Amino acid sequence: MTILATEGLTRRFPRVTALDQLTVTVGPGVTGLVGANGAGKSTLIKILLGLLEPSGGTAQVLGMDVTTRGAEIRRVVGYMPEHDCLPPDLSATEFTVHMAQMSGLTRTAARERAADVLRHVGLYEERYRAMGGYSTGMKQRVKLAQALVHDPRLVLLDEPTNGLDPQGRDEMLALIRRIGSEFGISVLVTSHLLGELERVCDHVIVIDGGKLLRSSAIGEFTQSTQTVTVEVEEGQDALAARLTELGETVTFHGRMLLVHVRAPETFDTLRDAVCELDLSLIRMEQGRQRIEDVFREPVNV
Ligand SMILES: Nc1ncnc2c1ncn2[C@@H]1O[C@H](COP(=O)(O)OP(=O)(O)OP(=O)(O)O)[C@@H](O)[C@H]1O
Repeated sequence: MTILATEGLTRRFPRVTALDQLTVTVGPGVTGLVGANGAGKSTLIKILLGLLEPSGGTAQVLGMDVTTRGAEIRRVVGYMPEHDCLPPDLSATEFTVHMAQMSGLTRTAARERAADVLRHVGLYEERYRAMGGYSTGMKQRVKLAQALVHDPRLVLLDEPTNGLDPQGRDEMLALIRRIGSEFGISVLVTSHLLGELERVCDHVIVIDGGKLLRSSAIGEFTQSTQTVTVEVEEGQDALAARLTELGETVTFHGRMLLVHVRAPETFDTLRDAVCELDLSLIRMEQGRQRIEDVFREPVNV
């Protein structure tokens, strides 16, 4: 099942092309949208909500075209904006009830639903206090609650961990995972902190300068970047040359060599090459590279 799909999606602003021929497909579950500041994440979200017109290409959300069915999309999609947008004089309850009513719920249904959803995001007694006095973590929870209050099929979360301390970030990530797994709502979550999405996403899309860099299931991400880090006291150039001769793929990372594990035999080849060249081995460590390595340009030997 396709949750959302774009084809050659482009958005130009006078000075910059924020999205450049972006073609992606997102299925159910939790999908991370990763990119540095200015990569085009918020622009994509606004287009998906039908709030911003594309300059070219197409986009569909739950089978609906964003340019013609924006209002229908917003009825079944929740949106957590990046920036602080909460009225300081209202309490979380008043605000969430209001948002629920705006989505078409009756006052009674809106009250019940707001109470449920605020409890789910971890706001209890404080939900009756004015939001102006809330911490960033509490504000982020209210923003998440209002995105969920009308029982959407999909939520778009723009930088939900922004401004949170490590504990707050962990709690928010756990909540996002629960939205996907327990409530069965599909999630598209953006972040510029690449590593954190590894923990909660089923699928990750990486964009840079509005262009697609990569789109893969999280498993493929880590598997295909599997490497062994090798550090020797001296002779790394000779070792790299020998391994390349033997058919291995080697890149330099500072003083260390990163050797791609193409097959289990790679470990034997490595051990034999170190012995053959009589090198002192400091470290030989198998590691899964992280998502951020997608952004690193390897230096080929
Ligand atoms: N309304 C606008 N007018 C002009 N340029 C814009 C507008 N909105 C976004 N841009 C530009 O488009 C590019 C992409 O911005 P966007 O906000 O989508 O990036 P982002 O990945 O969400 O980054 P951030 O996390 O910093 O918001 C940036 O260069 C930004 O300056």
